[in-house]
Amino acid sequence: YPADLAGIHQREITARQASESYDYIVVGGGQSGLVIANRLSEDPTKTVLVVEYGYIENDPAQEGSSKFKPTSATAWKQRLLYNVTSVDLPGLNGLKNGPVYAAAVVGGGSTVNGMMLDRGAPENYDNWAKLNNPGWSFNELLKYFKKATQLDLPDPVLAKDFNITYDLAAYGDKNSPIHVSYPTYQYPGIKNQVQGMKEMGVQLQKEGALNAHGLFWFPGALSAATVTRSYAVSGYYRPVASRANLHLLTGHRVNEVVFDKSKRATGVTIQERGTPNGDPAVVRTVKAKREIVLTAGFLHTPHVLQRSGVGPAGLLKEAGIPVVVDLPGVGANLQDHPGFTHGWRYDTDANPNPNSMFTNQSFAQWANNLWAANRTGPRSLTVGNVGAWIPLPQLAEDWKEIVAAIRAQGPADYLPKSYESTLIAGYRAQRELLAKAYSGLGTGVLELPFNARGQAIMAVEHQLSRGTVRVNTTDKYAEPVVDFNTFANPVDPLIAARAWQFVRRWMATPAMKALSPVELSPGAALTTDEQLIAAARSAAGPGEGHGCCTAAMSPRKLGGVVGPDLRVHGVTGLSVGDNSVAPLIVGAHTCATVYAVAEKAADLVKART
Ligand SMILES: Cc1cc2nc3c(=O)[nH]c(=O)nc-3n(C[C@H](O)[C@H](O)[C@H](O)COP(=O)(O)OP(=O)(O)OC[C@H]3O[C@@H](n4cnc5c(N)ncnc54)[C@H](O)[C@@H]3O)c2cc1C
Repeated sequence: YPADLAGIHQREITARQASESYDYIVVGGGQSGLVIANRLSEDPTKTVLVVEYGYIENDPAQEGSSKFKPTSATAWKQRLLYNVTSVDLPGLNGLKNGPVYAAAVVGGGSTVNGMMLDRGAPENYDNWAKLNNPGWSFNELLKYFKKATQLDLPDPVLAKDFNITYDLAAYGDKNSPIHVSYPTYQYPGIKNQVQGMKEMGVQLQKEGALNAHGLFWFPGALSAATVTRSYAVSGYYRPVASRANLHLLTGHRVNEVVFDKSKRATGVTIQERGTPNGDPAVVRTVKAKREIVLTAGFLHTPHVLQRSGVGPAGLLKEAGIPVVVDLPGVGANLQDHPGFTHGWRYDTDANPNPNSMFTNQSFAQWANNLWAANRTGPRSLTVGNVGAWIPLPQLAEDWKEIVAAIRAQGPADYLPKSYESTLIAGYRAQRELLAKAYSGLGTGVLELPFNARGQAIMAVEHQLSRGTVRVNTTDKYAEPVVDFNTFANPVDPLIAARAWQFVRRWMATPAMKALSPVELSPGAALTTDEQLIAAARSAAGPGEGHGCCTAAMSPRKLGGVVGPDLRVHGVTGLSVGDNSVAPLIVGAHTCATVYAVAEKAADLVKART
């Protein structure tokens, strides 16, 4: 292994080396799992075991280290993901095998993701708190965002040239494990794009990490010093890999949480990948003295709970799993960001532009030389650093009618059939908050990041449709059955239609007209709502790897799975600390939020045990 990665294997153990019991067991060594394991093992008297299905990724390209550039790290390699697809999606024109992106590697999503490190708008988290979750408002979470991330300052000349503004009050100090930074280069066409947005009246924020609505710059999860991925492995695991009280068991799956008669979680059953499912000869139990924390991600945290007998009783009975707690919310409330593109060509593009890398040999050579010399220049760019999160009143002239339509819907009208009364009540409460958020300027309902390319990649940020993750009733060890249920609620594709119309208006601003934009897809001929909605149903994907909310933090009577202390309802000794606990998806790529949630989860666990 390359020398810089070798250290992380220090505390990696084999199953035979695993102790009989630990103070804490962390189920899933993904992004949140490594954060929580780091914090819980700060006390050398407490032992921590992390069980992770994936392996440590040794390929330096995943970090963008040595000669590799950041973009080589964001290829979403199938080898590092679970092989799962959604059931057919009628809302997406019957899309078959819609992709379900979930990481299967140490560091989880933070190891494979696109490294956009933006946060949701304050109102997103305030709405979490309003769903009976005291302590989870944005102002209360801010210290955890800061505890996780530090900002490496952008190059002052570039920052001045492009008006890249930031507020250090949004970030922590040098003790915060994750570095976020701006690349050393931006293409000039970005100035037209930003100016065009301003001409549309979109509010420019000084710092998106404190105000993620309107127009703002956002950093990537990269260390400025090394221009390599800054992620849960580099920030939270590698620096503490020598702790004797921390064990990482890779290539093993947690099958079930084991409960005693009082419904206290006492341990987990585990087995090595590739061994016969559930075979007593290969399954062993490891005990937890204090607490088990589930961090298996939005896909598998509910799956492990269901396999363990915590979930919708009807489903568990069908799967032949003895019911420990009837908790209908386990695996319900699935949300993601349906993404879609708007294709444009700029006939009088700024020069240079992203295509210059392919069309202009001397520019490409200059870029390659800069990268080879000191890791600067266009090769240091990732997916982009500026964008607009557009509130509905700016997106759509008929926003009042859209909000009225949301309020007029029966709460169960577009929910999956499996949702029972507590889930419907919970959705009703969520929908009220969403209708209010849709009416104001504090929440962007559309994500529109840009990077000087003609292609606009957008997403519906706060969808109204809800899906499910349910154990396969004929084989509980098979991957769970995922139904994104995307665009089941007709408001969601309408937002996509309004997005295309918005972008057309943006392209017609004086700043953008200078680039002579020509629409390629879905095509200028499509103009009516009917046409655009139909096109949206064909064009959108079910998610962007931002799956969440499947073990939602909410009271039981609102279909919740965990309380504001993140303990699973109805049992003891068991909590959840990953992206599943969000009751509502945030209007942002989810990595930054997961760091904050996991930091807070660790504090909560420590405080009670
Ligand atoms: C392809 C992709 C691209 C993304 N791009 C971005 C981006 O650019 N910006 C951004 O902000 N966010 C992005 N995200 C989202 C973000 O990375 C995730 O939301 C976040 O990492 C999720 O963290 P988590 O801890 O909840 O789950 P994960 O990090 O997924 O961790 C769960 C871990 O549990 C393990 N596990 C599961 N089941 C078991 C079991 N039974 N036993 C043992 N281990 C188990 C898994 O292998 C995994 O490692 C992306 C995600 C993906 C997948």
